[in-house]
Amino acid sequence: MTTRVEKQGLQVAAEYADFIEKDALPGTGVTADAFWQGLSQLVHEYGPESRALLAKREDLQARIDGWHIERKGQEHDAESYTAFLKEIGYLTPEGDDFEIETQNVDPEIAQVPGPQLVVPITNARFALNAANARWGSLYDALYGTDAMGDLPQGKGYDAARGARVVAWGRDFLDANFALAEGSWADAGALSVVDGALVPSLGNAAGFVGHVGDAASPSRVLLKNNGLHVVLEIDAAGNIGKDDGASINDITLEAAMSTIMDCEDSVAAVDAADKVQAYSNWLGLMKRDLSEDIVKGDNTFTRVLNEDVQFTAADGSDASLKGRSLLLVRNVGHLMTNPAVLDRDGLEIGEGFLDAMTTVMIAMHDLQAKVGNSAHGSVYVVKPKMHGPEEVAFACRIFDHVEGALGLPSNTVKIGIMDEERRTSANLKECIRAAKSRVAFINTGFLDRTGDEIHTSMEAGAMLPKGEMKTTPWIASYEDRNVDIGLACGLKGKAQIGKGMWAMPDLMADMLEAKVGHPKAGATCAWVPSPTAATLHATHYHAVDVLSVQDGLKAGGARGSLQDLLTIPVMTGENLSDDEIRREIENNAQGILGYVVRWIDHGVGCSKVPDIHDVGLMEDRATCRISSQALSNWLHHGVVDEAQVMTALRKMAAVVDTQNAGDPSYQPMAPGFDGIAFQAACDLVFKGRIQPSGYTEPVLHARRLELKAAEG
Ligand SMILES: CC(C)(COP(=O)(O)OP(=O)(O)OC[C@H]1O[C@@H](n2cnc3c(N)ncnc32)[C@H](O)[C@@H]1OP(=O)(O)O)[C@@H](O)C(=O)NCCC(=O)NCCS
Ligand SMILES: O=C(O)C[C@H](O)C(=O)O
Ligand SMILES: [Mg+2]
Repeated sequence: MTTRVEKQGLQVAAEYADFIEKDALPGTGVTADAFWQGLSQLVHEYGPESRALLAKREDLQARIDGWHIERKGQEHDAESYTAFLKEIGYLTPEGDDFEIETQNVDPEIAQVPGPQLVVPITNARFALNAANARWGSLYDALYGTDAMGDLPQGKGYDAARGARVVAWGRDFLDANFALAEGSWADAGALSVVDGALVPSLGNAAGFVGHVGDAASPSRVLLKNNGLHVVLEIDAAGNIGKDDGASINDITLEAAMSTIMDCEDSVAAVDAADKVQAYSNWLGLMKRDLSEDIVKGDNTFTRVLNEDVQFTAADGSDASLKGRSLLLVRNVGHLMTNPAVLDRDGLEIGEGFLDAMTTVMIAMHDLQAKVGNSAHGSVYVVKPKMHGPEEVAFACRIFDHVEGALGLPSNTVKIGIMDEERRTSANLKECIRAAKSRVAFINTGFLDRTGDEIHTSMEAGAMLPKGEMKTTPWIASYEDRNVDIGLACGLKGKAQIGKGMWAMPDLMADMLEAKVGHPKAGATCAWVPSPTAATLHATHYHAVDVLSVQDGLKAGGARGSLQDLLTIPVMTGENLSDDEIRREIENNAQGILGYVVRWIDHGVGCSKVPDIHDVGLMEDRATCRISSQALSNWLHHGVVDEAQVMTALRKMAAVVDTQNAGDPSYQPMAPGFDGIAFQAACDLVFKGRIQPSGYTEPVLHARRLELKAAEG
């Protein structure tokens, strides 16, 4: 039973109230009364509108379902479909051209293209690591992964592999910091003479500064496309001792920005979970978060990195940020949370709770001299919004939050995740609705794929999951997002971002594929780990995104609305029984492998092997795809319930085997009666009736059930 205290008409879980009053508020200048009053007003004044917006989602979905049901068996008529979407208000009228007006945006967002890391905020160890991932070792990223084509073998240092790493690094330097003469491969000792690097760079402006003695610096700082690279010089180092220029490592400026995620990568279902998330955010904003870590025989305390001090080329003292620019992802408009009840005893919208709490906590940073945002902004990523009126609603929530906390208007910047179909289809108007706040738009293609299936659930059986990547809607979605962003003047003011690399172990594939993001005009793209951030950073050296954007803007709009609205149903594809079985088993394995950790251990982001044994990053968005895919095939009779249940049971046993090494793991087989297995079944067999096909209602309910059972 949750102990509650009354605060301005709200029934607040004592744990959360204590956290707010004792830990979070002191130092912000905001009184407890002002905070609770602000939250209470937000909840009571905006709650009804929030519920009305959610009801509108359901209403539109019901009409779309009805439209398809009425036309079952008929050929799809794209023209009348579009007219219908306009008539029901799913497609909103498009207004005149405009440019966004967002002010005080930090350079990591507005000016310097680079990787964007995402991390579950509830995991302090990872969160600290992510904040510090502004800088990453290129040598470690190459040596320790399959980036060069193969994984390291054996335990000790492999000198031949080390030599390949060094050669890769030299090629990188030649490509981006060419010497005036010769190759980096033949460079001798480095020094700084009269503000210039010796040996000279072809482009002298690439040299930024050094650390240590000019005649034999310990660090040499270079810069290309706005991103820094540090040559770590150590003639006694393991690598440096055998290196012509004594380069012991190459450090890359990597995660320019990081999203501290309170949404799809965490499992936060009650006050205790929310407090854990918020207290990590508080530690990051106060810069005192720390975590004791044991690695083998090694014990150490991880803290936030300091800034990088150096001597600039002109001889002055200079510094660079040691940490990634931190954004916080709030939850969307759908979920409620029992941490706080309103005056009628109803759970309040979790988005309200996140908005008030995360922005208030960020005030610690706004008061710091050298903090997260040098421009006094708070960056909130707002996911899963449906169309312009929901974006406008989010902006009004932040208007209220700023008023309640005494912050200047538009302190809060928002990242609009373009990850629901109604937002993609009305993107220009969504951006207009946030034109003084928008700091990014970004294609969250994972949720977006789930919504694609759900929205057109009644249109027919969808293509297998893997084939979605090559459909017209997704191509149009990606192109339009960039083109509309550029047309609305985001260049130089806000990010245009692209989606997650969801295969954290496949770094060679990532190096090959993800250069496509900067080439497509994206100023950032999501990576799942610091190592991936370091490797992805090389792409922003290879591609000058800002010039690419100029070219794209001059070329005009590409993807059409018509293509965007093309429904990815199977037409005449004849899948064999074996193909169908593999598809359902693959989806079942992903769902179960993810859900069992979510429900039993409260882990919101996991690496789960697929049926080809490739470890995939699974979060609620990838789970939404798999559950909607299975629900859709069930609904259209591609598979029947018995087949899916057989697959779920078979895969539950596989997942049990995969987790056999974890002593805290509770197997799902052979009973198949645990809460986690039931949650997976709900996601599949009740997936069609979940709001927008989201996974969170089922996951939250089942996790709360498990917590209650455990007492
Ligand atoms: C995908 C994921 C679960 C794989 O986790 P994993 O298998 O435990 O990771 P690995 O064992 O390969 O690596 C663990 C190490 O990498 C670090 N790491 C991995 N992902 C990280 C991240 N996103 N941020 C910071 N550090 C991370 C950990 O801190 C750990 O290092 P440490 O021992 O020094 O602390 C993990 O990378 C993750 O949670 N990523 C977040 C992705 C995300 O937020 N997605 C949701 C939005 S799309
Ligand atoms: O959370 C994620 O998985 C990434 C993003 O929000 C998406 O939906 O693609
Ligand atoms: Mg998403």
